[in-house]
Amino acid sequence: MTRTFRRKGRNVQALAPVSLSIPSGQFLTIVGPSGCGKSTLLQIMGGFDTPSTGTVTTPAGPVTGPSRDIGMVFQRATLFPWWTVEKNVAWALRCGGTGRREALQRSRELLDLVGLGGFETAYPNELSGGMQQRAALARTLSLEPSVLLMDEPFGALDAQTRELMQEELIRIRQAAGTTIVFVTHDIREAVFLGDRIVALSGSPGSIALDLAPDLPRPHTHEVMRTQEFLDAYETVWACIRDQASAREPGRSERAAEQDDQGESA
Ligand SMILES: Nc1ncnc2c1ncn2[C@@H]1O[C@H](COP(=O)(O)OP(=O)(O)OP(=O)(O)O)[C@@H](O)[C@H]1O
Repeated sequence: MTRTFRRKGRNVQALAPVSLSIPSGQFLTIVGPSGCGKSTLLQIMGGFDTPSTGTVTTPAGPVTGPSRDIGMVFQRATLFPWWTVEKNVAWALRCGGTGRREALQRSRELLDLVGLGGFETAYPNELSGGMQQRAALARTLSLEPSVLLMDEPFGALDAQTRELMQEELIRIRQAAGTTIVFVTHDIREAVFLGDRIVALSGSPGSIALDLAPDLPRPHTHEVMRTQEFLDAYETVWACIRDQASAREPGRSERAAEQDDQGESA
């Protein structure tokens, strides 16, 4: 697929041809510099935007708009402030046609799953950012999507909460078997979470690296100390660093100057 936007009378190509096949149950992370098209790609996968050319297809058929089979979690939790956490989650279920009593029951089970047992009747403003994000995740999971799209969902969290959420997400994913596509700026996060890591190069975005490292299990933060993790991190980092230096303004002129100096030395 490709995506070109019209901006101030000009065409701006956000995505060059990008082709991805994601096996069911895979945890795919997408990493890349700011503006390389990560969110655009995710929005198209979720049916919130339309590709200029190409299609997105799931086993259920082509994606033509948002559907409850594809869940989306954004950087900041979007909960209704006037409802308790359990009502926020139950609301999604009620919209899907579940009865009131069953929706509340299921809502409580899901809040338990994301570690919010005991906070069911709290209001969003009584929860920390991490807890609100967990509640938003529970709400999305309540629809039992087979695909979960996450756009920097932990970007606004402090480092410690972020690590806890990462481990929690892995646990939830193992329990539910959901296919996850997770966008992040953070290479460590991408390598830690992903069965597979795709690095996008920028302007227009295209796939610069597609890596499936074989990291030791169980999947806890201990893995970050292993040589396999460090090797995968270095591979992704080198790819992104190369792109950044290739895009640096004036680099080619400076590189040429340095080459000239090198030749004359
Ligand atoms: N609705 C739009 N109209 C015009 N241009 C857009 C629109 N949405 C995105 N773009 C452009 O497409 C390119 C990719 O944007 P996108 O938000 O997908 O990047 P990103 O990799 O998610 O960036 P970041 O990491 O900063 O969130 C950018 O040049 C952006 O300005």
